Amino acid sequence: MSFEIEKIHAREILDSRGNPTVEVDVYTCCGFGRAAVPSGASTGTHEALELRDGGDRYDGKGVLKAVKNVNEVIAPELLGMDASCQREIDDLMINMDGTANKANLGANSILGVSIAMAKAAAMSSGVPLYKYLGGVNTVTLPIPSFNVLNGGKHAGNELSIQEFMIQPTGAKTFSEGLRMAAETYHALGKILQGKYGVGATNVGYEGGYAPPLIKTRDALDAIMSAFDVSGYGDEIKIGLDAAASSFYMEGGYSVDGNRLSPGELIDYYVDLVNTYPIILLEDPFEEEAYDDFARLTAKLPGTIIVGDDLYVTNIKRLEKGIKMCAGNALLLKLNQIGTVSEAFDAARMSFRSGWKVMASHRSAETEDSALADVAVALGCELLKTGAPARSERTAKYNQLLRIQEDLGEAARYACI
Ligand SMILES: C=C(OP(=O)(O)O)C(=O)O
Ligand SMILES: [Mg+2]
Repeated sequence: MSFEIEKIHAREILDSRGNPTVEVDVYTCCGFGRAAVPSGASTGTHEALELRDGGDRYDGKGVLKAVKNVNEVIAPELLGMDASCQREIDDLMINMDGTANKANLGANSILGVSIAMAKAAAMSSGVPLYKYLGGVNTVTLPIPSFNVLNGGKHAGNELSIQEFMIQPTGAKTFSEGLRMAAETYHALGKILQGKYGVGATNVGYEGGYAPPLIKTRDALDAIMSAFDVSGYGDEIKIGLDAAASSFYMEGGYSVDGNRLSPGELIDYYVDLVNTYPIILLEDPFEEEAYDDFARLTAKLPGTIIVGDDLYVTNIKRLEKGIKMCAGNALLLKLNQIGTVSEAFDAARMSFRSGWKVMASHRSAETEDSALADVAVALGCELLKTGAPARSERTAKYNQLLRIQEDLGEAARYACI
């Protein structure tokens, strides 16, 4: 069956940081798909290019050029094609752009079309997006990784570590895990207010609290106290996204007011993992430090070591990392690479190598919930999309609730 593309239309909308981003509508003979593109703050140098207008409008952050590229360059080429030919459509856009990092058309233009195309084809087929992308045996929901406390570039405090996440690994279902995490998030809010005063529950970009802390251990101790209050100390674990490129300079890392060499930073992480129930470390080193990733992975074989800025969802960088054992998990961000097909390639390369995949939002998000479907379609073990609060984050968690309901008895909860 063929679902002819009848119309493609892009517009500028606002993301959760109040900056413009691209939204794309795709119409077929018998379906419709709408996708909105997220945006990062602690972006990796090797990510595909997000096309911004420059100039005064929205402080130079407009995306009218990217919108125009969809409406005037991409759309005319794609009209009449079959929306379910995802790979062919993605390859055509990659070739039209002609650069390695999508600098001509912009990864934001291309990705908007790519995701909207998948949604339009799913609706045209009468199949939910997760099943359309994943097939009939798609039954596993990821363990959510909730960012409950924010630092680094995502918060106005002095914590070096960007994301303090909690994972309800001991829950039996996704919905149970969501409830446990939300209860713990509220307990954490009360603890922070009691200890650090009213402003301590202001939030960062991803909805996690951004208390006026400096030391990593103070943040971890507050989370441990929240476990005591919520009573889920056995069921919930901790993950950190250090986003270490943001506190790296001239060969050293600034953490907790100290300057550490890469070797000292390894010892620091080992000590944290031995003290707290930490099961995951993302971007523990800067974005070129393949060797240090490999050293830490060898030292902490039981810990999930995730590459985000290091791999930027790019199979060339990932291939090198897999050969070097530089980590054991990929962070999957669709806008780092710019098409659904290429993101699936990266996830599959990870799985084939015995690595895990954590699907991920960006720090500026929209109400688009496709990420939840993508995570289920691929069978990702983990999904991070911020705190269990704020609509641009709960859009994804709530979509997972709907998917769980849709699967009924067949639904499984990932295990790591
Ligand atoms: C989600 C992240 O942040 P950003 O979108 O700002 O890169 C991250 O670093 O994992
Ligand atoms: Mg990260």
